Amino acid sequence: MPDVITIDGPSASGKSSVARRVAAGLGLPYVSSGLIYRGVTYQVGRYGVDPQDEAAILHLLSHHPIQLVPLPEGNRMLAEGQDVTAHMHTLEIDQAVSAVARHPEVRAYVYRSLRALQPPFVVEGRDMGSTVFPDAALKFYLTAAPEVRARRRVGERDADYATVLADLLRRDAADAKQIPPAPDAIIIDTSAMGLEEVVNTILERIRTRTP
Ligand SMILES: Nc1ncnc2c1ncn2[C@@H]1O[C@H](COP(=O)(O)OP(=O)(O)O)[C@@H](O)[C@H]1O
Ligand SMILES: Nc1ccn([C@@H]2O[C@H](COP(=O)(O)OP(=O)(O)O)[C@@H](O)[C@H]2O)c(=O)n1
Repeated sequence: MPDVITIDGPSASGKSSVARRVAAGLGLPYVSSGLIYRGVTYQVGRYGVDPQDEAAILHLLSHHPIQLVPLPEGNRMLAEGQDVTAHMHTLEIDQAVSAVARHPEVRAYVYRSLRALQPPFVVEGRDMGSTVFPDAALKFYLTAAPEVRARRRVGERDADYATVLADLLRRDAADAKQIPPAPDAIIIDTSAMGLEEVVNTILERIRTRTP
């Protein structure tokens, strides 16, 4: 069993849902890197820090820490010990997170958090296979047409389809630097695949891989 399995892809490509199920199928924890960026963004908004001010964001985190808690049923985000997971997946955080996540020192903070976790685990995000865990034995990259992804996401946000599609396209562009797949990633277009089909495809690839 590989130490780290990475599942990357753009917004609403299915990373979290697939990673959670793949990890459960393998009896491993699953880790959401995006939730850490969302947690940072939540604290930035809560304390009124300028999202353009990288030093101020790092100073904030040193005094008002966040912590990702990977659990089989889903990751929890703690801010100063309080569970704030319920506040992570909102249009407001969607609209602010890319500006926070683009700072090199914020990314380094997240990378340190992820690399401190004890393998084995399944980890999902944008650049897990390309940057954070380049030596991961198995890397997957999920894609889907923007319209398909927006249709999936619209049920999860208090916004209409047009708003969700526009924000998804904006975020794809804003995340462009970290979005490209690792050269050795197995790319899966999930546009015409059901969730269970994607999960089974990945589990099959893992189970039949040459040691
Ligand atoms: N292949 C799929 N077919 C149908 N729905 C899917 C598929 N993959 C994910 N979903 C659903 O789309 C929504 C967004 O998926 P999610 O895993 O949150 O994406 P991401 O983590 O990439 O943003 C969720 O409601 C999820 O259940
Ligand atoms: N590995 C990652 C994961 C997320 N992110 C940033 O964090 C944001 C939220 O990531 P997410 O995975 O929670 O978002 P969704 O793909 O679920 O919509 C992304 O839009 C990126 O700006 C990143 O830069 N690198």
